[in-house]
Amino acid sequence: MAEMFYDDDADLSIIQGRHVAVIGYGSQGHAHALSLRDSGVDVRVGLREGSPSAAKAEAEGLRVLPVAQAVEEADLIMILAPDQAQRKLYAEEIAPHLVAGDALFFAHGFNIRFGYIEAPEGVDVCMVAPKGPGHLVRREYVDGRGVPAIIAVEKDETGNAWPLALSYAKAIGSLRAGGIKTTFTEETETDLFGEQAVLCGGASALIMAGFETLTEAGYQPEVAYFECLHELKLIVDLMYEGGIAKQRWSISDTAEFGDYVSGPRVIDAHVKENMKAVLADIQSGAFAKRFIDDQDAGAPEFKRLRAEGEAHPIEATGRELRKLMSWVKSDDDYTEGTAAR
Ligand SMILES: NC(=O)C1=CN([C@@H]2O[C@H](COP(=O)(O)OP(=O)(O)OC[C@H]3O[C@@H](n4cnc5c(N)ncnc54)[C@H](OP(=O)(O)O)[C@@H]3O)[C@@H](O)[C@H]2O)C=CC1
Ligand SMILES: CC[C@](O)(C(C)=O)C(=O)O
Ligand SMILES: [Mg+2]
Ligand SMILES: [Mg+2]
Repeated sequence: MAEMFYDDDADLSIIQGRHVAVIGYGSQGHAHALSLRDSGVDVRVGLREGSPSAAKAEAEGLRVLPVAQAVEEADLIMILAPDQAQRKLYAEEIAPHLVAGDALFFAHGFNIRFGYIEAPEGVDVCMVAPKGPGHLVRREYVDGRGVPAIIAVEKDETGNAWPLALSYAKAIGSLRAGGIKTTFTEETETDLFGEQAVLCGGASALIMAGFETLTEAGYQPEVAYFECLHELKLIVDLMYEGGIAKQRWSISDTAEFGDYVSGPRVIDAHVKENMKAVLADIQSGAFAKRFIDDQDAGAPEFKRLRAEGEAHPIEATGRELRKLMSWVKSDDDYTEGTAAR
C-alpha cells in the first residue's frame, strides 16, 4: 500500500523558513514560484541572461535574478528548466554556489536517475513531482484544489529532508489532493512510461489512428475530429470522476458492449508487448541517451517530429472547429499553431 500524505501531515512553516530559488519560469516554474509566493514563502526566480520569461515573472511581482545569483541567495533550489538543459545549467551556474545545508529539488528524477547530475556532500536531494501539467498545477492551486504529487528523498544529508519535501508539496497545493512517497527511480521510470505509452504518446497515436481510419474511409474530417478527439475529453472526465466503471455507466449499452468486444481488438497483446519494449528502453537508459544525444546535436530529430506532428490534418480541422466554441479556450499563454516554431 502506498504511503499517502495530506495537508495535515506537513508543516508549512518549514518551507516558510527557507529561501527558495525556482530555476526556470515555464510550465512548472511559474506554477511553483507563484504558489510558493502565495503560500508565504520567500521565493526568487533564476533565469538566464536575456530570458524571455523574465518579463512574465516580473509582471507577477516576482524578483528575477541570474541563475548563479539566485542560487547563491537561496538555501533551497528547485530546478525547473527543461530536463535536457539541467546538466549544463547545474554544472556551470548551480553547483559552484551550493553549500552544505542547501537542498536541491527536482520535479522529475531524469537527471539524477540517469547520472547527469550528482549533488555534492552536505546537500539534500529531494523531489516533488506533480502528476499533471504545470498550468493545471497553478490553476488548481488558485481554485483551492491541488494536483497530486509524488515525493522522494534521494539524499538526506541534514536529517530534515523529508519534512522539508512534504512542506514544499503542501505549499504548491499538492497535499490537498494527496502525496505519495516514492523514489527517484520509480518516479522517473513510471513518469517516462506514462507519458510515452499512455498519456501523451499512446493517446495521441490512438486519436490520430482513429481520425485517419475514418477520414480515409470517406467520412468528414469534422465528424472524425468530434468523434476521436473532442469527445475523448468528455469520456476521460467521467473516468477521472469515477473510474472506467463510471464511464461505462454513462454511455449507452451499445457503446459499453462495443467497448468490451472491440477495445481488446484494437489494444491487443501486441500493444502490451510494445509497451514492455518501451519500458525496457526507459529502464536501460536507451531512451534517455537518444533524447540527450539528439538535444546535444541541436535536436534535429525532435524538431522534425514536432513539425510533422503539427502538420497532421487533425490539427487544422480542430483549429477551425474550436473557433466556434467560445468556451473552449486556454487561460495560459499558448498560441495555437506555434508549437513547431
Ligand atoms: N511540463 C510539466 O507539466 C511537467 C514537467 N515536469 C518536470 O519539470 C521540469 C521543468 O519542465 P517544464 O516546466 O516542462 O519546463 P519548460 O520547458 O516549461 O521550462 C521553460 C523555462 O526554462 C527556462 N530555460 C530553458 N532553457 C534554459 C536554459 N538552458 N537555462 C536556463 N533556463 C532555461 C526557460 O527560460 P527562457 O525564457 O530563458 O527560455 C523557461 O523559463 C522538468 O524536470 C520536467 O520533467 C514534471 C511534471 C510535469
Ligand atoms: C504527462 C507529461 C508529464 O510527465 C506531465 C505533465 O506530468 C511531463 O513531463 O510534462
Ligand atoms: Mg508526469
Ligand atoms: Mg514527465
